[in-house]
Amino acid sequence: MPTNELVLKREQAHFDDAWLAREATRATLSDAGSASGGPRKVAAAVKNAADERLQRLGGSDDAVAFGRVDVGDDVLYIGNHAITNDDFDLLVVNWQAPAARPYFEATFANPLGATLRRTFQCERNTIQGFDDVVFEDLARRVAQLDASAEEVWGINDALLSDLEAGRSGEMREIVQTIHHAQYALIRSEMDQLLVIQGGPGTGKTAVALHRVSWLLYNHAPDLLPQDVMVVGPSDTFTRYIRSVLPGLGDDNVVYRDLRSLGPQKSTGRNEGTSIRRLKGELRMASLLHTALWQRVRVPDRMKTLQVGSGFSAVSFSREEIEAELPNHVGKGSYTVGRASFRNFLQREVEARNPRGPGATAPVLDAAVERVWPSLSAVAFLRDLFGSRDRLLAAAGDRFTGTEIGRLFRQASDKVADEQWSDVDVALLDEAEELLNGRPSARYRHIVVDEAQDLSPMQLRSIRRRSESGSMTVVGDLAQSTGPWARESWDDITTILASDLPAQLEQLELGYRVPRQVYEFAAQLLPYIAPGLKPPTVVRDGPADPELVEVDEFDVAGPALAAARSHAGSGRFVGLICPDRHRRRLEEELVAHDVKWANVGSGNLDSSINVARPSESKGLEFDAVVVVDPEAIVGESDWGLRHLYVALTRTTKYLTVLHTGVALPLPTEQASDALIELAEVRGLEQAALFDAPPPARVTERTPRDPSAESSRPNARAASRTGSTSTSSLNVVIAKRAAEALAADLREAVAPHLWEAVISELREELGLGDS
Ligand SMILES: Nc1ncnc2c1ncn2[C@@H]1O[C@H](COP(=O)(O)OP(=O)(O)OP(=O)(O)O)[C@@H](O)[C@H]1O
Repeated sequence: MPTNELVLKREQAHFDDAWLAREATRATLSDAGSASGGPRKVAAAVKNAADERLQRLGGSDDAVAFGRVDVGDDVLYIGNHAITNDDFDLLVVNWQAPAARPYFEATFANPLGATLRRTFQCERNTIQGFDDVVFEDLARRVAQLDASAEEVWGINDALLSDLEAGRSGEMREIVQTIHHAQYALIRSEMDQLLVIQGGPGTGKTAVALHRVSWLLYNHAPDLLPQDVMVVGPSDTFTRYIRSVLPGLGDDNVVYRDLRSLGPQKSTGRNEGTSIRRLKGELRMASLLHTALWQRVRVPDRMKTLQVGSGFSAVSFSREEIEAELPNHVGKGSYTVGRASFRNFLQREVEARNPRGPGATAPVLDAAVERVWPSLSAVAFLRDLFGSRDRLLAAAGDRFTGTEIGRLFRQASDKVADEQWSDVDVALLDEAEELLNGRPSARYRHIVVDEAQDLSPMQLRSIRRRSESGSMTVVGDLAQSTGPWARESWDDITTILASDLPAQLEQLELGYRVPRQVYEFAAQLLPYIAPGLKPPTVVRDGPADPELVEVDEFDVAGPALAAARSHAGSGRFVGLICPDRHRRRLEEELVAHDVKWANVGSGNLDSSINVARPSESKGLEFDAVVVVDPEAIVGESDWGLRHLYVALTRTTKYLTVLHTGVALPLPTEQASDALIELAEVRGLEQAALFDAPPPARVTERTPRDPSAESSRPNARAASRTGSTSTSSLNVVIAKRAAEALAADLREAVAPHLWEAVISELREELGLGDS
């Protein structure tokens, strides 16, 4: 048996050979452009090809390999990029190659012929150490019930030490330590809708991005980086993840965030939950469709449509135009129809006045415009939302008067001045398709991250950019918040569905959050996602959560002190603060001249990063300070889920500053109500704002019976839709009353409360009864 030292020496010799071979290739490729000679075009093409190949070599400081797997007599070194020598011997296999499979997939239960898996720790190309998994040895040890994390879960020391490493504002690649369960998802068929559910820190984002790299390698040259789009919830998030793929040698993948997925970006218009919910509903698609085609009409007072003037003018009677329009309506996009109608007019003018000069383009356009106005998506939507009449005419009986009232808004004087909210973007995108057809930029594969929060209209926006429906969609229902918070993936898969198969998979190991922290956070799980299994945490953290009680009127000071203390130890810190304390916290930061990054404005680069709970989704830090959990819970309908998100952002340390209760679990009564709410939310979310029509209640999909049994305080199994709805109304009423009461307490002196309530009744038209 060779000593460790000898093994290391041999391995280093292989690394050195591979390094020389790689650098020789680099030198050849670098010279390729100038050496190729011949016409300039040819030389340029050769140089481009060489540059592309160079990109896939990695840097000269990078270690040539990160692992090795022995299968029978074959010894394979695995690295980010393949390396061959002059004799075409394969010195290193790239991780995406099928040959590398046993390195990732060999487990104790199924070693796939592998006898050894070795993981290297390197400084540049110098091996510092290595960890071995000897599969036969494992079998023996497991038989002796001496199982380690490696045997039980396939978690090796390299992975654990990777998880311990400090974090920054950029996500990193995890190629060396991809877990076999993750690898199976990474390499699964491209032609499917793959939905991956997993708890916080189970590696969903990492898997989705590494899957892109794997697909690009294995489907080249049919699949190019520019054929792949990655959609994230916000600019901050896409910035956070966008270094992973270039790190794997895959540049030019397209990144978009939902606020810009349309012909016009969000300009930050603020809208309440009910309107955001409404604008995300599928009904909006038909409203826009009807409203747009209603713009094609013969104006009420128009008797004839005259094309041109003077002796060459040609007149069309109202009846004639009315009879003609249907020939052009609805047969393609609005713009195509308009062009077809314009052609008709042109032909008719020439036919009816053969000796005339024909209609010039401006003359024709002016005539068409009267009947079939040319529109942009922004102009159309501004006109629609700015007119109650237009809204009513398009809505038919699909929207209530209250809903029309919600959609209506005062239009800006100029189209360019109109302000657009995040949820308007998907409507503008829908309008754009109606106007001009599907976007020409379509993708062969789309990754959607944090998909659990998307509205149906946003999902349609994504779907229309997909060539075939091939997608990887990742998220966590327990972290689903916002107006489209949901309890199941059903509607998402339905809207994204195509002819391709759809598959729902789970990731079950929690890598990010250490055990002590997750055990604390997981107490929320029965209330926020009773049907979901908590992830199995793979490691212990360095410390228990630090729960610190602070004075409710002085939260900002201690919050800053806690963040500074973590930062002082060189940690990348997330300071997650509810709105209630945000202003004070910012004042405190300024007063102490502390450098900090505002996560909400897309920054994530300082050692102290301040985020609202909702903004912290998908991110991670070495240490997290969660400020006032009770306020977090109280500030939104999804407060418990926001708290769960906030508590699970840390890779190591958690400090919770509370004003009495560190983990505000609902009381038994309230938890019953929450469970009730959770059951109907997602299927009948509209009921939160309007009494739903009975038909929608009966449309509910059956609940997962296994989920029912695991609910705390689960009540008698069968509840009819109407019982749920009426209970839900009680819940809604109670929560609304609590929120109003809290506002009242804060804003108005107690002796005025009666008077305010009576004014409120008046305001709502409830009279004195
Ligand atoms: N196999 C692995 N090897 C090393 N690190 C890993 C592995 N899998 C996941 N990680 C790390 O765990 C952390 C969490 O991963 P990721 O952000 O992808 O999780 P997530 O499921 O998307 O989390 P969330 O739901 O909270 O957004 C990241 O730091 C990631 O690099």
